[in-house]
Amino acid sequence: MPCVTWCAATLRGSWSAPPNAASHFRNPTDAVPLRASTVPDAGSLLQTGASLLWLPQAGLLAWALQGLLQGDGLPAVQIPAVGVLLVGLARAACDAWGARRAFRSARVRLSDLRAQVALALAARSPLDRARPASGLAASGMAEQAEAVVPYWTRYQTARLRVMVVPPVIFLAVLPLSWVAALVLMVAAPLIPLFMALVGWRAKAASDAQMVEMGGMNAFLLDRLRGLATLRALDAVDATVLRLRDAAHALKQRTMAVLRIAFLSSAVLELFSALGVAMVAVYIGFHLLGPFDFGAWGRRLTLGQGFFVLLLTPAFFEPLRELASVWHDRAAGEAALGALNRLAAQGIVLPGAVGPQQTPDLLAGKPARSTPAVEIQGLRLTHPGASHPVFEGYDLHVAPGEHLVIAGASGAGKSTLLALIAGLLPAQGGSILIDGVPLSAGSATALRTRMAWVGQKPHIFAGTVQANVALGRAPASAAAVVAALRFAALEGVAQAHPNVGLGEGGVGLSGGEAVRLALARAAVDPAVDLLLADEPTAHLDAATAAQVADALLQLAVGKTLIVATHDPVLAARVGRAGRIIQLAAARETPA
Ligand SMILES: Nc1ncnc2c1ncn2[C@@H]1O[C@H](COP(=O)(O)OP(=O)(O)OP(=O)(O)O)[C@@H](O)[C@H]1O
Repeated sequence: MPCVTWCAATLRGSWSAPPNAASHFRNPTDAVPLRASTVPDAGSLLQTGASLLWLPQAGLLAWALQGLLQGDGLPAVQIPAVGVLLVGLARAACDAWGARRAFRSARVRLSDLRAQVALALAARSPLDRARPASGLAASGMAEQAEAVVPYWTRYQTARLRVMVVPPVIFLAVLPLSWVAALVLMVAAPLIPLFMALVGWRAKAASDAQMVEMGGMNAFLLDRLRGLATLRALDAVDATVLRLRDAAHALKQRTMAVLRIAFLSSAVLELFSALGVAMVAVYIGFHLLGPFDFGAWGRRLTLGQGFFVLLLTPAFFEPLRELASVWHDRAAGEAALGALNRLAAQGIVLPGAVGPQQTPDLLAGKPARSTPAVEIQGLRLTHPGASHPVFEGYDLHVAPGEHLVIAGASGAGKSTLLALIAGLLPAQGGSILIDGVPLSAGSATALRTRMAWVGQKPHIFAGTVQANVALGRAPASAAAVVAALRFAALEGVAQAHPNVGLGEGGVGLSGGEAVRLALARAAVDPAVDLLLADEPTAHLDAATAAQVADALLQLAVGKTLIVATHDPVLAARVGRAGRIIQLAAARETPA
């Protein structure tokens, strides 16, 4: 079984359930879309308003030109000049303030999304094989997720501008010249059409790039974790070659995304340049005389023609801006998709979500007793498996009893321990710990009474002190020292409280890591149900004997359930306890 270690302790006390979280055991793998607001942000609205202020500025400039033409002299320029300056200042202020607001709100929304993804990931059972690899999850949440900030701040603002500014300019030009308005109307839809065609390819390329990046991160993390093994097997060169290939593939994907992004800009520049040129040619010839049509039977004044000319580039400006941020949309949507996939539900860790009973859920009881474990009619089939591991399985473990679960590999020993620890939801039957049914509501509280000692305890990057205490309140510095002494670790230089350990236990031997797991169990006086999954596997006889000593000493006055193939450990635990054989989902006397 993969190393499932102390998830209960790490989750305990740090979990606050979202109000809409489900409170029952659940198995499906449906995706729950992340909650992300699609309402235009106030910052985007402000920036769009700033763009519209170009209309009064253009009007004032045209007014000044017309005044000069009519010979009004300097007074004709003074008032418009002051107006242009004031409106320009207001425009710059709105733009800057809006950009700031949009950015801040995007960061808040991204933090909210990340929190949702982190909750969803933490709510999945450690036995869920479909859980995303940690490298993939870390890259999705940390690196790829950043792509949604430009998507919200730049792309969505640009999109809002495209929806508002060109129509307003069109309505301003139409009463002056239907020909100019017609040119704008014909040129404008061609741009989104070609952009959509290019964008469709861009999204596919961006998705592929994200997959490549996530895959490379997962590969890298996996190889870094297994560096010692790679060296031992002399496989470093082969790994370097594979990494080089992965990096090359990523480079090609990135270049494909960039190529498409540049193509979309080129398409847009072409159409907007053609649109501006056609309006300019029409206005020029209209003012000179040859084109005397297109102004609703009138002739445009120089001021009016100038006004139309000033507005035409502004008509295309939002579309050009949209093109320049088009790849932000592809990257942002791909990142949102990746976050949604990370937030997909899998096998739920009982008690990880939903309302929880407090650890003193046994308040109804006069005094807490050493727990009995009562299993009735247990049913479980792993997802995708053709045969059930348990089908109507019953087991009674008396309070304080020491039980060995033996049996062939694959019989379900580890699965049974995981079910008792509430790390996996049962599909039928009941598990009672000290008379309390194990359910989504009680799992967290019940786990406060349990300790899990696996064959490969997970060691976090951090000090020995932090690795033993795991954030639990009773684990004071003195208690940690006592627990390390109990686990016979005080003589190990690498196991002093302030020594830092590497991720995955770099710096500790396998036997020391198991003893550290025993120290974790010993440090918490609330623990009275010990679950040990092959604690002596892969250890030499002397270390296995040390681990067995510590385990038996720790189990005095507690209920102990050990799954093991080790005949020595089984005999020692069984001497004062009981040994059962687990086979084909049946309990048979040894
Ligand atoms: N997370 C999982 N997802 C799907 N199937 C699983 C999972 N864990 C175990 N299994 C399957 O369930 C069955 C029981 O596995 P389990 O690890 O409980 O056996 P075990 O008796 O502990 O074996 P061993 O002694 O080798 O550790 C096996 O057929 C295994 O392939």
